[in-house]
Amino acid sequence: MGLTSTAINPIYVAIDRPDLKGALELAGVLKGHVGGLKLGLEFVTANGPAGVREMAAVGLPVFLDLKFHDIPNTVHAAVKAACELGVAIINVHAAGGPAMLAAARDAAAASRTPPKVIAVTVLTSLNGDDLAATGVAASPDEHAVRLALLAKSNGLDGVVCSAHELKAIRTRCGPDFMTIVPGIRPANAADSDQKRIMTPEAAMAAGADLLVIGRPITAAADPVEAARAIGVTLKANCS
Ligand SMILES: O=c1ccn([C@@H]2O[C@H](COP(=O)(O)O)[C@@H](O)[C@H]2O)c(=O)[nH]1
Repeated sequence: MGLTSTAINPIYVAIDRPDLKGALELAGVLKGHVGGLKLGLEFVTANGPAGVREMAAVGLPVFLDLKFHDIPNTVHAAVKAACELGVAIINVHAAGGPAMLAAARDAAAASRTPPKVIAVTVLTSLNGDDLAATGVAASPDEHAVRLALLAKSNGLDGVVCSAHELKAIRTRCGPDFMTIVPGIRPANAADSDQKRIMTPEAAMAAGADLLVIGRPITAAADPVEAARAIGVTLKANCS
């Protein structure tokens, strides 16, 4: 399924759990309150390609967040396989470099129904000190913009970034470059392991195309009510 429902609702709920039955039930009850499903390492490692296909059959667009980061030949083959799963969006790490990004782009372009290919810039769980610990002297903002430009120049469709870099990335990469934003925390929600966070309404006002929201919805006592409340706040602030 393509991305059409995101025009109505930008929320992609991160279904980070290993049990397929529970994931399907959660996706089913959230269907009217979110624009898409985001499946990542935890779900896919436990349930494999068959699990992804079952989740896609729920009828919402799926963002397959596996963040491929390997040599170009391996990433080309992984993207080719991912494109057979009926997902709308896949991603790779921009830090994999130009040849790896081009390999991902080419593999997707050759598929029957190409998904959007998105590059992860700087994980939202990292701050400047964490980046420095990996040998990157630039700030998260500078580094994310640099990686976004690398992704754009290699033909990718957009980036995953924190809301704090949205304006700079929009300015440098243009209005059609897709931005997908995790690290979303409604007021009073726990940061948990996220370090570059923003509220849903502030992230949309800063120019996000899609919001990835996990625990603030899935760990809530009433996930449907949590998703509904975020949607109401977005409508009130962003229309
Ligand atoms: O930089 C990134 C890239 C991906 N993620 C993923 O988004 C969700 C966020 O979940 P929360 O529970 O809302 O924190 C999670 O699946 C991550 O793998 C990210 O957080 N940051």
